[in-house]
Amino acid sequence: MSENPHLLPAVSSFLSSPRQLLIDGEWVDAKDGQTFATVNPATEEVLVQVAQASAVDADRAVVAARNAFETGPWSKMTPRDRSHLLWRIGDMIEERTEEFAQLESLDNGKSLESARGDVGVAAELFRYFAGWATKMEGTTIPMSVPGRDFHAYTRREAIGVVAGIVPWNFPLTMACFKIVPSITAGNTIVLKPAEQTPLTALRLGELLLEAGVPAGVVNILPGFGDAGAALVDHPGVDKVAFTGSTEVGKKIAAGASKSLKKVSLELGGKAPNIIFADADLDAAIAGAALAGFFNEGQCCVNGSRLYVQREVFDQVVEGVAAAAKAIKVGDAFDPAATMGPLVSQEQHEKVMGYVRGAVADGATLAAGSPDPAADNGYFFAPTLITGVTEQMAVQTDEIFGPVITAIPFDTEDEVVAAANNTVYGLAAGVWSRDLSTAHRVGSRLRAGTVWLNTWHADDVTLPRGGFKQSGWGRELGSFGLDDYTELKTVIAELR
Ligand SMILES: NC(=O)C1=CN([C@@H]2O[C@H](COP(=O)(O)OP(=O)(O)OC[C@H]3O[C@@H](n4cnc5c(N)ncnc54)[C@H](OP(=O)(O)O)[C@@H]3O)[C@@H](O)[C@H]2O)C=CC1
Ligand SMILES: CCCCCC/C=C/C(=O)O
Repeated sequence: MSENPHLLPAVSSFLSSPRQLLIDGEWVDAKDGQTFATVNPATEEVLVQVAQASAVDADRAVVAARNAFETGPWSKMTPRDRSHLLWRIGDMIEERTEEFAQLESLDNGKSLESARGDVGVAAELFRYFAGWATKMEGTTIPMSVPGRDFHAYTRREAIGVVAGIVPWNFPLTMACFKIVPSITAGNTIVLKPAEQTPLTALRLGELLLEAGVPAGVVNILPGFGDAGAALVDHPGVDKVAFTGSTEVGKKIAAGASKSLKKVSLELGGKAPNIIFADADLDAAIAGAALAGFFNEGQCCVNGSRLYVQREVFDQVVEGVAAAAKAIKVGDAFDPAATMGPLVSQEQHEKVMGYVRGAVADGATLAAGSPDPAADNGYFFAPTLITGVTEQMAVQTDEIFGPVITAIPFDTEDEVVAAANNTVYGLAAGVWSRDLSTAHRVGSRLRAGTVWLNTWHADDVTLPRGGFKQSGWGRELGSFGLDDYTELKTVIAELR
């Protein structure tokens, strides 16, 4: 790897030796000795070799997680002690913000500023759920059986062993989306990070051991889809929590259904972003650029389908195109750069393919280019496309790159129908100064999150998830914790 003078000693040290799997509190090689290279998408250089888990390692990890759940100290730890531990981990992450951010930027390509934001979310997740550890309450429920007396109540209990399978777009944050609610509720977990971005999850594993999380409670298995599939099939796993493509989500649902495992799925999106003519256009233009280009466009809730009322269409297109052209694409360690590369060569080719296809079909690029934005690294310029039809692949498919399509509309009914005309239902947005319009249209949009006069405003307190083929269940907030527990009803007869 070429010299990077900005790297913290802790990051250089982490990258100086091959990384291993975390199983039962120990760092171990894959049973078959396989490794894979994780690559810096800005330079295409290998960062470090990482142990590659197979089905055998998945089995070792599930056995460890099962033992930790059945016999280990985790399920017996008082909620208060668990809460204190979770809070402490949040602090430890925050203290190492720069270290985690550098590792994330190197592995994923995202800007350091963006990566620092992700680390902040990770720390806050531990603190937010630390509060819930002592508040997993049940209810007492009156029973009506003539002549007999009962005391009935409910308890929230852990499900058991969770398999968390996560993608590469928010590697640390997504790892924490699965780990934190799992262990808050008293479960144990085997986490499979995406093969493109295993590093911050592995560094988190070190921190969890240092903080005192008992052996086997959190196991981390870098590897490919086969390791994920082995976890889904494993009889020792009680719940699968997945974030990724709708295509793989369907495979996971099918695999898990063989043994009726609990499943939560946070899948793809193609969010419509609707700007009415009466909107605050400066805010709407800035919001549309953020909606489409945040995280290099590699975000499931990004507003990739822009609908603009016809009388302001040209003005908005001009504004979003100018915002796209003002973004400086470059290495995360270049202080002038505000957008990094795409995560991988595969993703780069996929995104370019969609843009080239749209141009070949007669669409126009108001900003951007169908070609790579640099000779080296997976850079791609933020792109705004007009002259698109609802049938074009660029309009129907989740692209996962900095690509926005813009289409004009005339009436509310027309735009609501177009916005809902998708298999996805993760997010949507409306811009209007008339709050009645904003709320009314928002209520007609079939999506798990609707932003009104904003985009990407978020908090760990808020449930996230999808309608339609965007998923099952909700993450974060109290709803997110429910998905990691079983509800038990207890009925006692009073004699
Ligand atoms: N909703 C979202 O947040 C995301 C959506 N996507 C969408 O998916 C497209 C493809 O990205 P990709 O990385 O391939 O996404 P995937 O859905 O393939 O990957 C997500 C995770 O699932 C794992 N996985 C893959 N196949 C299986 C399987 N059969 N059983 C269990 N786990 C499996 C992956 O492992 P590995 O990749 O390491 O082999 C990874 O850890 C993107 O272009 C984008 O459109 C991608 C990422 C996030
Ligand atoms: C509470 C803030 C969450 C930010 C994480 C963004 C995740 C996006 C995605 O699921 O693609």
